[in-house]
Amino acid sequence: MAVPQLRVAVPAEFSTSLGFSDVVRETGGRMLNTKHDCRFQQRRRKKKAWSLFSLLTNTNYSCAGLGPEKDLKLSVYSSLVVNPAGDVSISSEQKVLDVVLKQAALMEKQLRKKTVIEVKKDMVVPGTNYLLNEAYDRCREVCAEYAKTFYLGTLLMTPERRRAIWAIYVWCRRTDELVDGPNASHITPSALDRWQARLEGVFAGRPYDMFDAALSDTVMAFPVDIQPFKDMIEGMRMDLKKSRYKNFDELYLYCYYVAGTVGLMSVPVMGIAPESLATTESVYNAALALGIANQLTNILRDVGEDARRGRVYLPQDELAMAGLSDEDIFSGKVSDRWRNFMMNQIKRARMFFQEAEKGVAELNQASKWPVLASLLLYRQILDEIEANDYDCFTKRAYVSKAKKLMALPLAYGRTLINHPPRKKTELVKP
Ligand SMILES: CC(C)=CCC/C(C)=C/CC/C(C)=C/CC/C(C)=C/[C@@H]1[C@@H](COP(=O)(O)OP(=O)(O)O)[C@]1(C)CC/C=C(\C)CC/C=C(\C)CCC=C(C)C
Repeated sequence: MAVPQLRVAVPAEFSTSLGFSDVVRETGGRMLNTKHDCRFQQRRRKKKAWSLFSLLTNTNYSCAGLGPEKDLKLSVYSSLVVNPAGDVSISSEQKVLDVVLKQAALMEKQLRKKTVIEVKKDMVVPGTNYLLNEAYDRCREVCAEYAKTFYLGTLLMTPERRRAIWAIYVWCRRTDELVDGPNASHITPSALDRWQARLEGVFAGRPYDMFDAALSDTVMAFPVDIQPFKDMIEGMRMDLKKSRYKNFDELYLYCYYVAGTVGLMSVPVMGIAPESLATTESVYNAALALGIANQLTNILRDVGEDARRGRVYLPQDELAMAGLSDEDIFSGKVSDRWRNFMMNQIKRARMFFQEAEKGVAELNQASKWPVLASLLLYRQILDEIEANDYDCFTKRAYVSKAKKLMALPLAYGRTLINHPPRKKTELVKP
C-alpha cells in the first residue's frame, strides 16, 4: 500500500491562534431564504438485512408534538421523500445512513489490515518528531482554551488517542470559526473550496501548518476517513446560503454536516472495545446520534442569538403546525404555544441522546468516560432551558461550573456501573 509522506515544512502559522487568514480572501456571502411549506408523504421503508433504530421514522415520536394523525403528515417515514409537487428524493436520513455504513466498513477494512498504527513511525520524516510533538501541543493548548471541560475529559484517554482527538478538535473548531468566527462575513464558497483543498493536502501527507501537521499524523495513525471532514465543510457551505429549514429532514442533514460528522471522525480514534459485540455500524450510528443531539440542543439554546443574526434553524413546518412563525421568534415572546413547541423539540433531542448513550458502552474503556461526561453535560442544557421556562430569547441556558465539574466523576461512576458492553441484539433492532 502506498503510504503518504508526512512533510512538516516551514510552518506558515506557528501560533495558538486559529489563524486561517489565508483562506479568507474574498468578501460577500449569499443568504437564501427558503420559506416553503413542504409536507412529506408516507412511503414504506425497504427492509434491509440490518436495520438501525430510526428516530426520524419512529412512529412513537414525531416532531411536531401534535396528535398522532397530524404527526403522520409531518414525519419522514421512509428512505424516500415526496414534496407537494410530487418530486421524489432520498431522505436525509437515508443519505446519512449511507455515509455511516461506508465509514463503518472502511474502519473495519483498515483495522483488518493492521498496518495502520505500526507503519506510523516510518511515515514521519526523520527529525520531524519534535515538530510533531510541538504541533500536538499547540492543539492541546487550543483545546484547553476553547473547551475546558471537554479537555479535562480527554486527559482520561490514552496519550495517542487524546492527542488525536485534540488535532481533530482543532480542525473542527477552525472550520466552524470560518462561518461563525470574527472573519465570518468575509467567507465565501470559494474560501471554503480552498479550505477543502487544504484538507485534501492534510490527508495526502502535505500539511499546510502545524495544526494540519498534527491532523495529518492522526489520520495516518488511525483509520479516519476524509468523508466526514468534507461533509463538515459542506455544512459550512449550507450555513452560508441557507437561513431557514423547511422541515426536520432538512435540519437533520444540516445537523449531520456540522455535528454528526464529529461523531464519525471520533469513533476510529476512540476505538470500539475489543469485547464489544455490537456491530461497527451501530456504534457509528450512536456517535452520529450524539452529534445530532448536541447540535439540536445547541440550536434550542441559541434561538434568540440566532434570530438576532436573522437565522431560524427551527423547522418551519413544525413552527407553523404549532401556530408560530418567524415573527414570534423575532418578537421573543414566551407564549404557551412556544412552550408546547419547545417541549416537543426538547423531547426529540433527548431521544437522540438516549440513542447515543447506548453506544457509549461499546467504546474502549478509556474513551467511555469523557464521551459520557460530555453527553451528560450537553444534555443538562435541555434541563436548564426548562428551568428558564423556555425563554431562549433573553436567557442563555448554561450548566454551572460546579455541575460541569461533577460530570466527570458522575460519568466515571456510571461507566463502571451502567455501561458494560452490550450484546449485539440490544443495539441493532431487527
Ligand atoms: C469526547 C468528545 C466529546 C470528543 C469529540 C471531540 C471533538 C472532535 C469535538 C469537535 C467539536 C467542534 C468544535 C465541532 C465544530 C462544529 C460545532 C461547533 C459543533 C457543535 C459543538 C458544540 O460546540 P460549541 O463550542 O459551539 O458549543 P458551546 O457553545 O461551547 O456549547 C456541537 C454542538 C457538536 C459537537 C459534536 C460532538 C462533540 C459529537 C460527539 C460525538 C462523539 C465524540 C462520538 C461518541 C461515540 C459514541 C459511540 C457515543
